[in-house]
Amino acid sequence: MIKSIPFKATQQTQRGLHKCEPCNYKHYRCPDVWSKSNVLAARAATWPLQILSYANNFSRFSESKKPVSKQNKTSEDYKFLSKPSFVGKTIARKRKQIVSHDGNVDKQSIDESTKKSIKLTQPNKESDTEKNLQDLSENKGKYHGKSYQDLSDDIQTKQKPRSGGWISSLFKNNPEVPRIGQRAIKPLIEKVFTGNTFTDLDLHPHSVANLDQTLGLSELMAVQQQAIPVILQGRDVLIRSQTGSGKTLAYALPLIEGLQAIRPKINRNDGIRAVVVVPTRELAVQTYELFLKLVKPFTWLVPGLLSGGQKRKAEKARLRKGLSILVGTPGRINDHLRHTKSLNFAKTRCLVLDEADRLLDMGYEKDVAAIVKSIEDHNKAATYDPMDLIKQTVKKKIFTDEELETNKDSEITEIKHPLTAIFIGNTRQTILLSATLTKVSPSFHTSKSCLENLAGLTMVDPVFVDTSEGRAFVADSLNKTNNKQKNDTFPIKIEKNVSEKDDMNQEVKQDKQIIEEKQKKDEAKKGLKAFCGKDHPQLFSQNEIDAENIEKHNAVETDDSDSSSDYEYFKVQNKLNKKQEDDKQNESIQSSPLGNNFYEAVKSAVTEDELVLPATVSQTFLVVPMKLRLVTLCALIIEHCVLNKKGGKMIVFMATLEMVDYHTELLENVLTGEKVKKDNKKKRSEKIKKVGNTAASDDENVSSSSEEKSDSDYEIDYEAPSENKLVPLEIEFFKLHGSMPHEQRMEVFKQFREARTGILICTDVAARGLDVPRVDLVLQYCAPSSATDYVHRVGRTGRAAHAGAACMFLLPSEVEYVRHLEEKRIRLKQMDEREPLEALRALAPAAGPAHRAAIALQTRLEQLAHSDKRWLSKASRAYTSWVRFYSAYPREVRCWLDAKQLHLGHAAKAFALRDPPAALARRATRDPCFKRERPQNKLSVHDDEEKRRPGFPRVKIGTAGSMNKQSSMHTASEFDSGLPPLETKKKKK
Ligand SMILES: Nc1ncnc2c1ncn2[C@@H]1O[C@H](COP(=O)(O)OP(=O)(O)OP(=O)(O)O)[C@@H](O)[C@H]1O
Repeated sequence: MIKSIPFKATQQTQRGLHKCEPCNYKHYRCPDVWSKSNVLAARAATWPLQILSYANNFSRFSESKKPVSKQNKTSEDYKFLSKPSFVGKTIARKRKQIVSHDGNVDKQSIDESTKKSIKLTQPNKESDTEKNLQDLSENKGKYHGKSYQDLSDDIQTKQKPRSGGWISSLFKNNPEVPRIGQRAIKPLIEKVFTGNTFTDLDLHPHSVANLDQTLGLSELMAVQQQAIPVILQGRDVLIRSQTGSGKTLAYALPLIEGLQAIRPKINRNDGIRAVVVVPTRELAVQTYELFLKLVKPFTWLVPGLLSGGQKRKAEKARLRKGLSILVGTPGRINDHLRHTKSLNFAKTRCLVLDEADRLLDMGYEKDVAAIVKSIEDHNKAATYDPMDLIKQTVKKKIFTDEELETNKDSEITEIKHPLTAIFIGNTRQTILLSATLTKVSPSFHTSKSCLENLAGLTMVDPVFVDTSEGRAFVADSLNKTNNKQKNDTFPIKIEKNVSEKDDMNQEVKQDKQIIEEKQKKDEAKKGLKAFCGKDHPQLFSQNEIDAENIEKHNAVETDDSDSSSDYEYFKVQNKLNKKQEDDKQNESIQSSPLGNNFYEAVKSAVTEDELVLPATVSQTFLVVPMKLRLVTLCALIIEHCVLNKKGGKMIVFMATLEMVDYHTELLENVLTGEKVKKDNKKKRSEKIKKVGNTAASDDENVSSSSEEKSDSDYEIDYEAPSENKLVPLEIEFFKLHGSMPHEQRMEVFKQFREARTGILICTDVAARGLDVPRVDLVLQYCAPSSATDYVHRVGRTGRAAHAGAACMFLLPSEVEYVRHLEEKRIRLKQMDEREPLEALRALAPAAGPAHRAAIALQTRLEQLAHSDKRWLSKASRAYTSWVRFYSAYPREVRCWLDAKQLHLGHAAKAFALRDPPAALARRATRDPCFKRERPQNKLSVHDDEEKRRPGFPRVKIGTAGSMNKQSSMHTASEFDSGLPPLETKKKKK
C-alpha cells in the first residue's frame, strides 16, 4: 500500500533527500520508475522534438517564465520557506491547495485528492516511459551517435524557408557611416616611359629585335633605362620602382646580355650561371616564361624552373640535363640542394632576389640564407686553389670607361660588358628588387633594418636605383660622360650649400667627426660595408679618387658587417641633412656634378618610409557597415563585370583561404544561378531516367516516391516569393590560394590571364609580382596587414602605364586606417557606399528599389548557406578563420583594425549566417576539416627539422623571420613547396 507522507523540509532534504514528484515519497532516487537510465533514455528520445519546438514556442516559453508578482501571493504560498532553520538550495514547491467555498483549506479533500493523484499518475508515468523507450528504439537509427551539433544542423537545414513577407534586419541597427575628408597629400610620382628605345642601350641587336618581335616592346621604361647599364657594369644593385614598371625585364635583359657574350659559348652542362629567387610559384612561372622568350635568339642559354608543387623527379631530370639560368621559389631550391646532387652552384655568379623585402621577411630569411650559403660553399669548393690563396687574387674588379679604353689591346676589350667578366670570374653580383624596398620595412621592428639584415648577403658598393621623381639618380654617378645627358632626363634636386658648410654649429661638426672616424675605421678594415655608399669613391668628388683608393675600396673583404654601427651612421647622416635642410641651402647639384648621389639616394629613398603607386590608378575606399558587406561586394561585381559594357576584369583580395573557397562558391551559385541550373539539370535527368524505367515494379515506385516526398519536405524552395527571384547573370569566377593543388593553381592562373572578363577571388598569394593583363579593378574586401601589402595588391592593376582602379572595403570602426596610408603618401578618396547597391536592381528586377533588391539577395545567400550541412560548415569555417585573422593583425595596424570593435553577430550576417557567434565557433571547432592554420613552410630550416634531418647546414642569421610570425600565419600556406610533410613521430600509447 502506498503511504502518503506529508513532505517536510528538514535537514535531510538539504543533504539530498528530496521529494519524489511522481510518488510523493521522500527519498534519494525513486527505485522503480525514475531510474537514472530511464530518465536519460526518455530525455534523449525527446531531444529533437524539444529543439524543434523550441524556436516556435520561444515566445510562449518566455511568457510562462514571467515572474509571478509577489503581491498576489498569500502566506500559504510560502509555506515551506517560512521555516527559520532552513538554509539551503532545495526549493520547496507549492503544494496544490484545495480551498473550500468559505476560504479555508479542506484537509480531508487534500488527502483524497493526493491519493487519487497518486493512483492516476503512477500508471501514466510508466506508460510515458514506455512510450519514450519505444520512441528511442524507433529513432535509434536516425539519432544514434549524433551530437547535439549534428542534430541542430539537421534542424537548421531542414527548416522550410518562411513564406510570406520577409522581415529583414539588413538595414537596421547599422552603425553610422563616418565621412572623412581627404588630407592634402601629394603622392610620389614616377615616370614610367622614358621616350628612349632599347637600341639606345648597348644591347645585342638580336636581343633588341627579339624584344620587338616576341614581346612587342621597343620603348624603354624608366627603371630599365637606369638599371640595365648598372647591371651590365657588374655592380650589386638595389632596385626600387613602382609596381608594373618593368623591373623583371630590367634585370633579365642584362643577365642574358652578359651570358650570351661569353666566349667560347657556354652550354647547359657548364652549370648554373644565374639564380633568380621569387616568393611564389605563379611568379616563378611568369618569370621563367619571360626568360624563355628572351633567350630565343641565343639557343645555347637554357632557363629552368624549380617551383613547388611539381613532381620532384621531373625537376631532377631537368637539373641533370643542365641549366644556365635557374628560376625558383626558395623552398623548392633548398629542397633540391639537399636531395639533388646535380644541383650545383659552383659557377653561379649572379643572384637575383625579386620581391626582396618579402623574401627577407615571412620566415623566408632562413631559406634565402641557405641558398646564399650554398652558393658560397659550392664556389669555394670549386675554386679551391692554394696558389690562388697565396696570391690573394680574389677580388672584385669594376671596369671603368677609362680602363676599358686604356686597355684596348688587352683581353678586357674582348669583353663587351663587365658583367660577362663577372660570369667568367670569381666574384658574385647580387640584385635585389621590389616596389617597396624601404629601409624601415613594416615587419622589421628591431634596430636592425630590412636592408641591413640581408640573410647573410654581402653586397659590395651597392647602387640604389630609385625611379621616383625628386629622388637622386644613383646610376648616373657611375658614368661621368653620361651624367649630364641622363641628368637632363631625370633632374636631380639635391640641395647643398658649400659656402655655409663652414658655419655649421658645434653639434654638426661633432657629428661630422663621428662620420669621419667611422670612415677611417672602415678604411682600416680594408673593406667596404654593404650600403655604406659614401665609401664608394666613384660617387664622390672626382678629385678625391686616386688609384690607390680605388684599389683599396675595390678589394673585397670578408669582415662581418657591423650593422648597428651602420645604423648609427645613418642616424647621424640624417641629423646632418635635416640641419642642412633647415638652413635652406640652395645650391644645385650641377655645381658639383658628382656629389654624394649615392648617399643622397639612400637617404631619401631608403630612410623615408614613403610608398609609390602608379599615378594611373584611381584609389578609393568604401565604408560599409558589417551587415551590408556581402551584398555590397555582389553589387560591385555586378556593376563592374555585368553592367560595364566593355566587360571588366577584377581581382578581389580576401583574408583567408577558407573565405576564398566559401565566397567563390556562394557568389557563383547565387549570382550565376549555378545551383538552380544544376538542380534543374538533375531533375531533368531524373525525369528521363524515370521514363526509361517504366518497367520497374509499382512497389518500388511507391517506396521511392514516398522517399522523395520525405526528402523534398526539407528542400529549400528556390521558387519562393517572386520578389526574391534573382536573374542569373553571366559572370566567370576564378579562385586562387596557396592550399589549392598545384595543377589547379597553374590552370586558374593561366585561364584568368587569358580571360577577357571575370573575377578572381584570392588571398595575398596573388598580391606580388603577378602580371595579369587587362585587370581594371582591384578590390580589397579585407584590409591589408600593412601599407606595403596595400601597395602590392593595388599594383595588380594600372600596370605599364595602363589605367586602373582600386577600391578598399573598410568598416566604420576601421576608417582611420586611411590616415595610416596617408602617412605613407597614399591618397584615397571616399566613395558613397549606397551607390553601388543600385546595381543589384539588375539582379532582382522584381524587388523594386535597391534596398529591397539587397534584401532579396541576402535572403537568397542565407538560404543557400543554410541549405545543407556542407554549406553550413563551409560558412562557419570561413567566418571563424576571418575572426582569427582579424584578431591577429600585426600590432602596428591593430589600433585601426581592432578586433574588439567588431560586432560578431553582424559579422555572421556578412557570411550569410544566422547563428549566434558562439554557435558558429562551436561548429567550426568541431569540424574535423578545420585545423588551426599553421605555417606550412615545410622546407624552411627550422631548428626542429635540423634535428630530424641532420647534415643540413644551420645558418645563423638575424631574427627578422621570427619577428613576423603572426603575418606569416596568414599566408604561410602560400609558400608551401608542395612536397609531402616531414613524418612526425608517433606518440607511444
Ligand atoms: N619597355 C616596355 N614597354 C612596354 N611594356 C613593358 C616594357 N617592359 C615591361 N613591360 C610590361 O610591363 C608589365 C609589368 O612588368 P613587370 O611585371 O616586370 O613589372 P614589375 O615592376 O616587376 O611589377 P611588380 O612590382 O608588380 O612585380 C609587363 O606586362 C611587361 O610586359
